[in-house]
Amino acid sequence: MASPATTPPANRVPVGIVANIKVPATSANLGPGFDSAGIAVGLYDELQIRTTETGFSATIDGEGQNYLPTDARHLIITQIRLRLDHLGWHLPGLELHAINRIPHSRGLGSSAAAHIAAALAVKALLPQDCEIANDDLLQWASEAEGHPDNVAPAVFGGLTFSWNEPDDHGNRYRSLQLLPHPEVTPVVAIPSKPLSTAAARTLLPTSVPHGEAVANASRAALLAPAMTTNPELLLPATEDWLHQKYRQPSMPETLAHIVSMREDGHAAVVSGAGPTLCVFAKNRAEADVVADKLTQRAAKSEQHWDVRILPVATQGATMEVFRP
Ligand SMILES: Nc1ncnc2c1ncn2[C@@H]1O[C@H](COP(=O)(O)OP(=O)(O)O)[C@@H](O)[C@H]1O
Ligand SMILES: N[C@@H](CCOP(=O)(O)O)C(=O)O
Repeated sequence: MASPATTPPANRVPVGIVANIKVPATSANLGPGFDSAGIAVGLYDELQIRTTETGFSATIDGEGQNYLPTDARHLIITQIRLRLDHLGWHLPGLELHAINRIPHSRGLGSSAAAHIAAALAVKALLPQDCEIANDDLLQWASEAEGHPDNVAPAVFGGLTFSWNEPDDHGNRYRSLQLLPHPEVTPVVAIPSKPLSTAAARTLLPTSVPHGEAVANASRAALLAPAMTTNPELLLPATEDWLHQKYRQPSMPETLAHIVSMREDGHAAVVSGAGPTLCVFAKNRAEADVVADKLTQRAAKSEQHWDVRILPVATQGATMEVFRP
């Protein structure tokens, strides 16, 4: 990190910039769309940042308030400083206030939301003529995450399919945004016991049998039509062969609920890397039935499950900036 003494004044972020940022939770994979498909849901982290003369501090309400660092080691502060440094800008100080509603390490994209909050903060702190686009936010946050499937829906809103294309500078992340069918309603069941995404990724095999890859490809191809125009295809469209069964030992209860819900005809999947499960109901009536069934199953569990019907968030992350 460049020191103030060696940084040209023109590249110092001014004191007194304030920005308010709001980022939705996301459910990634949607069954067979591993590391590609994702959807934004109506549950939000909110953040206010203010640039100061000196020092880095965070105050936190909600998720993580008892264990996240409140100094320069806070993930969002770290990411803001790294990106600004990379771009040749010095940030003398920052106060951050976070209202965290997205549960951590449950498979609802909290770390992607934090990386997008950092990327949006960088946009707020740079001069307006830098013209940071949503594609830059997608790129920065996906580089930090290592995969774009949570990042894209949190940036663009709705349903997204993402991929990466190698170019001269490394990997370029791309994404296509689609609007889900208005009746499709996600129902999530969030267990109290967390599972970090990094740990869940260690359970994945380095290769899968060709026949299973073929089966997965045919279902992944169904995801876009099922989610947008033909919700009656949701059950076959959400069958996966790439990740869920490999992660079963780390979340046996989640997989047991999924098997039972799918036997009943509901499109249940692991949300992201789990252990939350998500059912994509064809309409609100099915969502109510699913929520009742999940609540009944949860009552027999040794851990608490938070069952929620969450609307699709058709708009992605937002930011308002006040410059001195
Ligand atoms: N708003 C936040 N502020 C700071 N750190 C966060 C925030 N959200 C997530 N994190 C960090 O990311 C971790 C969760 O990331 P991860 O295991 O990938 O799970 P998730 O599925 O929730 O993204 C948290 O334990 C915390 O270290
Ligand atoms: N494709 C990733 C998605 C991780 O999502 P998260 O919400 O659990 O961070 C994976 O399955 O590892």
